[in-house]
Amino acid sequence: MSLDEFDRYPLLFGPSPIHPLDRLSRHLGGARIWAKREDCNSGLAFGGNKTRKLEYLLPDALARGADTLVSIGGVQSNHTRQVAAVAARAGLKAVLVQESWVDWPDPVNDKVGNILLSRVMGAEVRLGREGFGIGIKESWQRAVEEVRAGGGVPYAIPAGASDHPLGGLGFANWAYEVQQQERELGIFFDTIVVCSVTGSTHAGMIAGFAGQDRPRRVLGIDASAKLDETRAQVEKIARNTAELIGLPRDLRDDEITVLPGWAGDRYGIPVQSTLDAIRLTGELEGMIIDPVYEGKSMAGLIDLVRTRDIPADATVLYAHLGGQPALNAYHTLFA
Ligand SMILES: Cc1ncc(COP(=O)(O)O)c(CNC2(C(=O)O)CC2)c1O
Repeated sequence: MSLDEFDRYPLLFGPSPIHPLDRLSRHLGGARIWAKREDCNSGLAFGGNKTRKLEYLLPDALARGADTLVSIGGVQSNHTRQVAAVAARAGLKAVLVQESWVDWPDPVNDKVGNILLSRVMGAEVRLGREGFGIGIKESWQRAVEEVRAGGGVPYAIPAGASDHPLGGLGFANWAYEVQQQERELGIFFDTIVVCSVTGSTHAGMIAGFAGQDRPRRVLGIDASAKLDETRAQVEKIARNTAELIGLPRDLRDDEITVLPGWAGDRYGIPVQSTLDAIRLTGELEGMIIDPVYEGKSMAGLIDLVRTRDIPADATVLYAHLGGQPALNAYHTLFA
């Protein structure tokens, strides 16, 4: 099937905006940097990258007669907040397993930000003690079975909506949206920079861009601090998605790049480069990024531009995937 043949439930305002980051570009003195704003992509609870992915999972859930979306994340998961919003929009229930993925000593951590929003939207939020991992979790499988045992019809959405047959379609579509916006702008982004954790954002981009004429560098910046697991999942989803949308060739290994260096030692714990990137982006562009994901991918972009790993004549598109609500749980960092 081609991408256009898959059912998509519109959850976005339309194409997410692309705009230049001129002050940041001038400050770094190298490549021209632009941003594509998934944090401004939808009216559903501040949107984000998962809303785009759920455009392809929701039709499948509805076709299967589901009445409850069941998903999983950390306490400050942006993903589960977006599942809650999509469930509300579609008239479904949401059961969200929120595990202890981040050892962050903040008494408001499970009271503010994303988990607050999920509660406001009526989701059933189940706090769990299990630690971080991007794989299939037993707590999530148990929640799916409990919904079924209670007479519900669950639709199981894994962490980040990633390890799911349709998980890469949202950002394969994003790649074609970028191509259309390039035509309108009269520009070509030879380099894409994106944060990678559960992997289907980056993987979908790889599969989508691979079907286009002009080659690009799609650089994933690891924020999981479990690089091998994230890279393996990006590769698996990218290859599955490429096959699903009928890419007439295999992906090359050099099309799958997940870079370490800015994740720190533990998922969800910002390091100095994260904080520096958050402050620089805020002070120069008034653009807000978060300490778990985009602060780490922006830190990577900044270093890659400064060291000229991204050449001075490059035109870079930075994928801003959302995440700002979680800042409230990290307020002590900016006191
Ligand atoms: C703001 C933001 N930016 C980047 C990412 C990484 O995306 P992938 O998981 O598709 O690699 C997330 C994910 N978040 C997860 C969550 O539970 O919120 C899936 C981990 C994100 O929320």
